[in-house]
Amino acid sequence: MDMAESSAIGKIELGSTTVQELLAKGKGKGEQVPDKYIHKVTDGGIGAPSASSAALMDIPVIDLGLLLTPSSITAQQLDKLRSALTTWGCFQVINHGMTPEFLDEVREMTKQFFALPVEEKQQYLRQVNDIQGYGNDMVFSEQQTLDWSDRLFLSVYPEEHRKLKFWPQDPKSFSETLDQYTMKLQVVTKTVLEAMARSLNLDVNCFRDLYGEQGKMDVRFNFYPPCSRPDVVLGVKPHADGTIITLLLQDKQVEGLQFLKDDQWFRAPIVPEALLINVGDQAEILSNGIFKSPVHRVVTNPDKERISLAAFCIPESDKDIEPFESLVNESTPGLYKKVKNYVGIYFEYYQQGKRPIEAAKI
Ligand SMILES: O=C(O)CCC(=O)C(=O)O
Ligand SMILES: [Fe+2]
Repeated sequence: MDMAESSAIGKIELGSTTVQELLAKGKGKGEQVPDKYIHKVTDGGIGAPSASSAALMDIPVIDLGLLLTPSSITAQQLDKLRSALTTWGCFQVINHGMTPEFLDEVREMTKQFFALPVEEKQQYLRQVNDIQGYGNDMVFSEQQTLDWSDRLFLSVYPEEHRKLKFWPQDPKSFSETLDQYTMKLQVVTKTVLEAMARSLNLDVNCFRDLYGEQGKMDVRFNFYPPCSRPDVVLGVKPHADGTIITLLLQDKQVEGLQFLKDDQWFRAPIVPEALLINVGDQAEILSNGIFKSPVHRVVTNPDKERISLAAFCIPESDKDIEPFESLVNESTPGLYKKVKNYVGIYFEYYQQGKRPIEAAKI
């Protein structure tokens, strides 16, 4: 998430090393995972990885081509979409305008970047209290349990948010491919936001208008090295996204992402040619709780590394985010207060280990 507001709320980040650096120094191998990565039982039920193998989710794969033009949209597809977003809060899309080869190219450049020597990646290192760049989880307290993952976080849209010094020179095609990829994602985002509105019988532009023409897109490349203690270490701790929606490109071979539903964890299936799209807290608020912003986490793998690429869509910061009027009436009261610049609120709650959306509940 965009945590650029961190300094504004007076938090000072404590420095820490990347997982890759830790492993390069020979620490974190075997049983020697440092204590600060270990989830204790006291973290509560959902914080501690469970050894039991989670069941596979049954989420629909939606053909985006059919949602592009009003003439091809059927009630059946909209039902399928609404049903996915009210139960799981996510779905997969195919026929999104990108070939499987192109998606492989994006995955490949992600792997290549993280495979660069540690010293070479240092030039892209994120500065303390800045969100953009290469690094790990932001650390604000000695008590924080750390994620077993390294990231490269880049703002891609609007273009004036780009900090090109953090865009890798190696592999050479990185910037151009990222630019192409995110341009395609802008189209996918618009189509999905429109379909979400249609599925609730709302004005087709209502989600899009609140995202705004200058709505932000930030991307986070995630790298999960193998971990010798998958029983107690998580790649990403449980969270829901503070976005309106998030578009995720998953690793093609290695699973890891899990979603919480009815207090149980379920594995997200890999569909190589698909993007996984999930609702974020801001769409849950706008839909007055009809769409679920799902809690999810990433587990670690003892033998294999994993990559993923998340694109976070964040409404313009001056938009009032509150339940759509037409979804609020006497029998269904509004469940959320009006929020603005939700990302700032998100950050503060997240760091306290609370679900940020609680702050918006009436
Ligand atoms: O790696 C994944 O599959 C998901 C990562 C994630 O949830 C995030 O970056 O917010
Ligand atoms: Fe997430």
